[in-house]
Amino acid sequence: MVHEELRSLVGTDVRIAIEEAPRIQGKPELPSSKYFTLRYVLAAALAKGTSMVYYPAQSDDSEALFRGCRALGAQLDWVDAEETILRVQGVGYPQAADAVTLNVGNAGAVLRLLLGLGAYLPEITFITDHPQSLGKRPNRELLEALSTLGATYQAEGAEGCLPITLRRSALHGGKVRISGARSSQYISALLFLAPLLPEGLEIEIIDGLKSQPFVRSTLQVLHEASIQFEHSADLSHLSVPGKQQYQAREYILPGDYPSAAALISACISATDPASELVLNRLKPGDEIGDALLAAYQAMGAQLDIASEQVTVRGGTTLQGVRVDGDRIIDCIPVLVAAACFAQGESVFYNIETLHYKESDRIDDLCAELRRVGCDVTPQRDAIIVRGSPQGIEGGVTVDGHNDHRLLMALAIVGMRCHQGLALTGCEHISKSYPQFFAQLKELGVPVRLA
Ligand SMILES: O=C(O)C1=C[C@@H](OP(=O)(O)O)[C@@H](O)[C@H](O)C1
Ligand SMILES: C=C(OP(=O)(O)O)C(=O)O
Repeated sequence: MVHEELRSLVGTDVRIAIEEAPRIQGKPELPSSKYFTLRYVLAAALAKGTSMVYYPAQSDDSEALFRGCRALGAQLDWVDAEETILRVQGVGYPQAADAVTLNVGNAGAVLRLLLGLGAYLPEITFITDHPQSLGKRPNRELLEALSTLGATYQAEGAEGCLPITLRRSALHGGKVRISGARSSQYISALLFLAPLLPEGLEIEIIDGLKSQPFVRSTLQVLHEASIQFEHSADLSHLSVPGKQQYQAREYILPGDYPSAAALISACISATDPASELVLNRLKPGDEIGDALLAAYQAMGAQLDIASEQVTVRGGTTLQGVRVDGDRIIDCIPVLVAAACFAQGESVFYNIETLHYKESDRIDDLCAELRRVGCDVTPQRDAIIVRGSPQGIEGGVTVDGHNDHRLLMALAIVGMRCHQGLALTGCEHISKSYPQFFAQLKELGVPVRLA
């Protein structure tokens, strides 16, 4: 059954009520990978010639990237009415006759990737219609790196916040040093720009590199687009020769692991042993995917992993875990949600970068979870959870803080609240997983607009 009223949550302050749900069952269709949709479509937009992208993710972040690719001069159109195949006529090199303005929505990765490439345009101004979220996120280190390469910029405040205007001025390649401590997206942005610069780029990363799998995903996509590069084993030095051309090709999107994580956490938190979800299109050998499934197995989750299919069963008591969260940074909120119902203590550490996401995913998430009655302690770079396998009382209203991942985590907690839970700001789910609440309902969770 399709639950239309939950499928497209438009407006401001959309409220949803969730009731206690002992069982969740079904074979939901997963969204396509956000990380690879952004990278494949961008590589296609930069190639000279026509690329086909099969099953790109349909979300606000994808729309923001499509707008950005058009601003760089690419043409994008859907081949089919269902919008599953995207034809991309690439530009070779970003080009625009006049100054352009681009609304990047709430998409951090889109903003950072296009800040790099935008430096190639004569003038571009980045704006957001999410000033409370993306508008507060820092871009300073990337802007400083671009200015050492000859770009000039104007940004809001000392941390380089939106709106940002970039001018190409005397852009050149060469050597650049950048901190990797706050976001890997800065490094991915330089990597996408590097092959287009006549001199190429030698990137030195200082202060350690967080979220490394994302830089490896960027390198994988550059390789698929026939870009040459070299790097040290620890990714602290990367070298990309200049005057290279992205090659047009076909790209096929796999399923999205962070979205799968939300469904896995929901299923393993359900108390009825008949709870079962079958998830497809989960590519094995994915660094984030493998680390994520290992974290669930360490909690005692019942998972059958067979090629691209993962079958999850609920109804067992989970165990507290210690998880290094850096490699699976976007999945931490829903892992924390599941840990709220595990036996004993869980510690999610090495997650300091969660402070710089759509919300402060350490302090804001813990504040909302405490309001519901969960026993969680926020630290500078960790979250400590003491689980309640018997569930919690709930019966309160909590807010998603403009953050899709907080909404998913709070919805899972709602399923274990004896008095249910009301969520506010649910329209923000459309950033990555617009159909999330409709799918929960289809899988048997009592979800309704409130
Ligand atoms: O490169 C990417 O596609 C992303 C990198 C990560 O950000 P950080 O590198 O800032 O941790 C992640 O949180 C984000 O959702 C997507
Ligand atoms: C942090 C996220 O996205 P971004 O940084 O691209 O806004 C996310 O999707 O969880």
